[in-house]
Amino acid sequence: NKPIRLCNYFFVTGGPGSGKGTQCEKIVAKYGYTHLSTGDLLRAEVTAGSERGKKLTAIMERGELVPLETVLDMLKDAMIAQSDKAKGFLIDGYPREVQYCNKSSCGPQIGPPTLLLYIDAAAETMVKRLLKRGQTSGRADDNEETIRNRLSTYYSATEPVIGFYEKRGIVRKVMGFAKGVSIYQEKKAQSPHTFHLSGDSPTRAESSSD
Ligand SMILES: Nc1nc2c(ncn2[C@@H]2O[C@H](COP(=O)(O)OP(=O)(O)OP(=O)(O)O)[C@@H](O)[C@H]2O)c(=O)[nH]1
Ligand SMILES: Nc1ccn([C@@H]2O[C@H](COP(=O)(O)OP(=O)(O)O)[C@@H](O)[C@H]2O)c(=O)n1
Ligand SMILES: [Mg+2]
Repeated sequence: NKPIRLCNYFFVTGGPGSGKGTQCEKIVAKYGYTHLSTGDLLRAEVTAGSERGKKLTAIMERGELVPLETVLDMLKDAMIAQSDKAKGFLIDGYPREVQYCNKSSCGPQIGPPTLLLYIDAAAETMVKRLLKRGQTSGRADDNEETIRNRLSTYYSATEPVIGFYEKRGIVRKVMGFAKGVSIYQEKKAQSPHTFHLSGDSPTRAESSSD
């Protein structure tokens, strides 16, 4: 069993359609970190058509959470496969439940993150984006009913994760606008937990035409 080389890794959280994948792409372009989306890993398993994939399909189409062991297995394999060349990892969409966070570890197999990056967006913005994405994404969960369930799962199960890491001082809010600033630099005039990456517009205050 090859050990995972120690490096920076960041959890990336936010509601469905908040822009986790979009912001991760910007961070990859700027910092060269390796992006692992747990949702994408699960969808790859579904596409592969394995027995495990078939069970996942039903859960994901309901907008519920798949068992933690499944996610961790896939995540661990993906991290090991890339650990030689990765400068750091962006783990997008994990963890989803506060019960798996504790003082020293988050999940039984991977340690606490360097930082938790939190992508904030209003529910109505997320719904609008996902309905639009659903016109072309082919994602079985980009439909109105599942989006509603994903939002409710997010607010009840996942949002408390932010509070957990906030108490430990490692939450950084990512705003998808303004010109790029270093991931570690925070302007004095801004909230100490906010940093900016280049992007198009504020996720909170987007215009209604957006
Ligand atoms: N207008 C606008 N659209 C955005 C922004 N960020 C993301 N989007 C769009 O919103 C949709 C969702 O973005 P993703 O990056 O896939 O969001 P996600 O959080 O990874 O979503 P899930 O995979 O469902 O968790 C996509 O269609 C993006 O193109 C933004 O800053 N502004
Ligand atoms: N760590 C994870 C990631 C995704 N998932 C499942 O995969 C679906 C899609 O995840 P995603 O991160 O791509 O998308 P969002 O639901 O965040 O928009 C979720 O609704 C869950 O069913 C999970 O259970 N656990
Ligand atoms: Mg995504």
